[in-house]
Amino acid sequence: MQLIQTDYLQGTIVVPPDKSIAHRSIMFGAIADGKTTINNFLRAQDCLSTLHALQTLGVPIYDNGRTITITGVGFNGLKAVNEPINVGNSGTTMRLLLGILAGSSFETTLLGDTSLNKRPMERVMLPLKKMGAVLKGINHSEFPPITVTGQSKLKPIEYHMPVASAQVKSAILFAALQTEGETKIIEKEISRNHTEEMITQFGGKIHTNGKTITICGPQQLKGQEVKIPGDISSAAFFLVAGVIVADSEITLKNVGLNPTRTGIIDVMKKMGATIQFEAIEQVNQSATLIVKTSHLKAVTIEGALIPRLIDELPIIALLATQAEGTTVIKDAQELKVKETNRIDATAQELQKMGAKIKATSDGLIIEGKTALHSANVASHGDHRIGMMLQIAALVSKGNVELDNPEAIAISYPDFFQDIKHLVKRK
Ligand SMILES: O=C(O)C1=C[C@@H](OP(=O)(O)O)[C@@H](O)[C@H](O)C1
Ligand SMILES: C=C(OP(=O)(O)O)C(=O)O
Repeated sequence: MQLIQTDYLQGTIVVPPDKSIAHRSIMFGAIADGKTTINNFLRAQDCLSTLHALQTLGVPIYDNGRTITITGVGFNGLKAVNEPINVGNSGTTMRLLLGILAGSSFETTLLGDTSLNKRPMERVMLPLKKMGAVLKGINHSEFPPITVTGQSKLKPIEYHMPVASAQVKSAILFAALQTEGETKIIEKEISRNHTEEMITQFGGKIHTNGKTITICGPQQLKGQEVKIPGDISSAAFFLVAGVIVADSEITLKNVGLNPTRTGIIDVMKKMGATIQFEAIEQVNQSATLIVKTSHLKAVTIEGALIPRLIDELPIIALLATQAEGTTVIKDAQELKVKETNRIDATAQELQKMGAKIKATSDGLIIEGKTALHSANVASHGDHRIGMMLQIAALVSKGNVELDNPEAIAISYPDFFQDIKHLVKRK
């Protein structure tokens, strides 16, 4: 597909709903008691995988498009299925579901597409096994398909997480809700806290003190009305486009601003980007953001900041190609086990367009500012790589052809429509 080009960008878009919160809304609605209504559900492939998986497990979920109604069945109301459940490309679905199913009274097999079937599951299998569940990789010890045999008497654990991962933390929390006694999780770095926030929202009790999270089980949660804010990880593509495309100004409505997710804003401000905040909503943790073309300088991105912008690193790498100086991204080895190896894919594809970017063992080194040029590039079947390359095409001279743009529907089905709405000719 030939990617869209522009003279400048101008206009307003409403950011699509948050993917992490959309997954969790379905899961919490399913395991709570009573009715849950989800407003502003994300109709992207990954979240539909979660919806279908829980329907398959016997949860009555009424799909009215952007509004979803769930009649919660509690952890005990999930039903055994004979066939393996295919959760497609979604790591979040697989890892969190393993935590939910750890306390079930039956056996379930979860599998994914070719990308997910190569992603490591040992990180969730290990703590869930410590809690008493039985988990086995069918073809390989740590890759899907994975069979989980639930254990109705799970044991509480104290667990020092070897990786900073909200998915691992959330899997343990779902299991801990079904366990008799106190579970303590010590995070390597603070990661997104949507699961903790939703346990409270659904009437549960959980305590966080820095990197330490304490939860006592068993707990029965209560169905709620959920309103999903926009996804800062989707907004990121437009935040960057607005500052790197000349003569541009973009307004992004309903950007979720949970502090465990706003690393990209901290980085962009440090680089010198002009970002204005309006219509700040405290309850929904969201705001309208206005970005304008800006002169940028290089930064170093490392340590505790990494989990706060993990999914934004490919688009931040593009941003760095347009900043003066050398940007260094470190401590980001987790990028190697996403939908594709995002360190290699980002370096490889941006090099094709003329960027001075080098992959390292735990990140990227980018020299700016560089003019980008025409190329044939590939998404590697990874939605975030595909979207980053479309934004790169907006600042490149000449045509850019993208292989496998379909991957973008994993998180942002209306992405190209939103781009078209903003592009302007002089
Ligand atoms: O919990 C979540 O919703 C997510 C956590 C992150 O993964 P890790 O937990 O593997 O860091 C992130 O990359 C993913 O897109 C969504
Ligand atoms: C890594 C991602 O998602 P998941 O782990 O759920 O596949 C992502 O959306 O960038």
